[in-house]
Amino acid sequence: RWRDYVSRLAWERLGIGRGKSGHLIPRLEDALAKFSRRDSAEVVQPVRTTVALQKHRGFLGMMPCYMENDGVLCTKLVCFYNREEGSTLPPVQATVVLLDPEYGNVKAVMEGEVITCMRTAAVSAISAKLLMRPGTEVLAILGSGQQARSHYTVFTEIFSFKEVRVWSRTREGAERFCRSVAGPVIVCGSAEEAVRGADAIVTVTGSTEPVLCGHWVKPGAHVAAVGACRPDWRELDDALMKEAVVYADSREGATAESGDVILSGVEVFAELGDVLNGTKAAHREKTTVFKSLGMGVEDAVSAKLVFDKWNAYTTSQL
Ligand SMILES: NC(=O)C1=CN([C@@H]2O[C@H](COP(=O)(O)OP(=O)(O)OC[C@H]3O[C@@H](n4cnc5c(N)ncnc54)[C@H](O)[C@@H]3O)[C@@H](O)[C@H]2O)C=CC1
Ligand SMILES: O=C([O-])C1=[NH+]CCC1
Repeated sequence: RWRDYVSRLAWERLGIGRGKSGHLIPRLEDALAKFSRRDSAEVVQPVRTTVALQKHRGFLGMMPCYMENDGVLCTKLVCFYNREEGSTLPPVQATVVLLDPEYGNVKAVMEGEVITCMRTAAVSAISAKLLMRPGTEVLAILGSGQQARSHYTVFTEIFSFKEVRVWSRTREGAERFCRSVAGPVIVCGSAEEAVRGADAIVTVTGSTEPVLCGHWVKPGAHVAAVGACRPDWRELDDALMKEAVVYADSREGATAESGDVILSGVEVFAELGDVLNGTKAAHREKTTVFKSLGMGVEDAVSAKLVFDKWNAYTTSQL
């Protein structure tokens, strides 16, 4: 529990993740841009190695990253599961290890679930900043777990939606979600009802089959697709993948790990970092999909931020 306490204290009391005033989004924008320049002095980050935990319907992902110019060496160990409905076991457990790149010693071991939730939501928000049409009013969230909550928090801090809708497999799940967030949400009885007419859609489910169909999606909407991080798992159907301009965090990651990309046979048009670097266009006028897989560099800059804030906080208390 102390790890959890330290991590939440850092995030909440130090204002790390707080939308407009927080430091997280600018750090992640900088990291995504550096990653897409493929300069090994800026970022070295292989595609995540995964080990199947077949007996437990899960995977261990190992996510190292080295940022030479910034002096950051980090790795995350993340276990994620395709749990049975009703399971009370955690869906994702993560630990982030920050090392000294010169000596190789461990500087900090951090609870990684809050980092994973907040950095993933912040990167989805960056995709929406870049790709969502201006004047968007309706956000739909499919899924009601911990990523749904972090996405609700970050998206409602950064954007001004008139309406936020949620759909979950069970009504209880959606109602629990409503009680856990600080703001209004409309519970929808089906995924279709939630997304019809929505300007922005976030898919944060543990599904391995499509939950979002292209013909429900308003032309020009932006979709941040966060689940389905295995080559045979889906959240989006072929119609949507073929209709949309597809962006990813990492082209190699999407090509190796995303069932939505691999099984639909579509090309990734650009990485978010390419758009941030100005080397690829942001097609706001079209339907866009951001396929998020999660990257070690996102964990590395988030962990460095937590570490620096925590050091400054504890020093100020002496
Ligand atoms: N792209 C990224 O960087 C990251 C992606 N993820 C992925 O995001 C997804 C959500 O993660 P969490 O919120 O932590 O999990 P969670 O277990 O807290 O929430 C999952 C939600 O999906 C729903 N769900 C599960 N199976 C479903 C199905 N067959 N159809 C419809 N809904 C279904 C559950 O009812 C729940 O509302 C997972 O797939 C996870 O692996 C997680 C962390 C980072
Ligand atoms: O980036 C990440 O931490 C994860 N992506 C899929 C499950 C966990």
